[in-house]
Amino acid sequence: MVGFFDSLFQWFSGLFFSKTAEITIVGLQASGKTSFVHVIGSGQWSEDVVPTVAFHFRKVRKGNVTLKIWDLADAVVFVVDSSDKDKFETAQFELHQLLSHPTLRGVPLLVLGNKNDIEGHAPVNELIKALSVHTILSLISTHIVSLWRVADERLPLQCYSCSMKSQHNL
Ligand SMILES: Nc1nc2c(ncn2[C@@H]2O[C@H](COP(=O)(O)OP(=O)(O)OP(=O)(O)O)[C@@H](O)[C@H]2O)c(=O)[nH]1
Ligand SMILES: [Mg+2]
Repeated sequence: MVGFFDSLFQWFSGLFFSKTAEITIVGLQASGKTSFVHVIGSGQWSEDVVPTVAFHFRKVRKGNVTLKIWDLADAVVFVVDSSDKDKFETAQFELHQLLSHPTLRGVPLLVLGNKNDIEGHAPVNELIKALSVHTILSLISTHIVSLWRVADERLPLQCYSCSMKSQHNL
């Protein structure tokens, strides 16, 4: 567990140095987004997690008008249930839809293939193929891609197989 989160931390630090980062966690239902937040926040796995029905956004009141503004994230974490292969096609569609949005240009992406404690899960190479991760780089800005060419540790795109539950490969 320590190794994985150290790596994640180093990856994020490499991108942002000591800045405070706004991270958006996305993924299909029940892929493990809330578990990821819990584990990375407290280091503790808990079975006791209920489906998320709310989300965070910024609300600004201007006179009589209330604006609901989504913060542009510094990075996107896309969580996939790597044991639920039936949902890979939908996950691929949603991921590509998300990244083709102009406001996400230049935003680094971390893909987590969660639940690798479950037998029959897709290993990371299968996941990369199923999600067409290789085509994603073309959706990321030239600036970030050039960073990627210069220094491997600044990859704008990382894909890991992991488990919040067993903390295998962490
Ligand atoms: N076996 C296993 N189960 C996991 C893992 N991570 C999460 N789960 C379980 O998967 C279910 C969904 O986890 P959540 O963290 O609620 O997933 P979510 O993406 O936040 O779900 P929504 O908020 O409904 O979109 C829960 O029953 C978790 O206990 C894992 O690594 N392994
Ligand atoms: Mg949730």
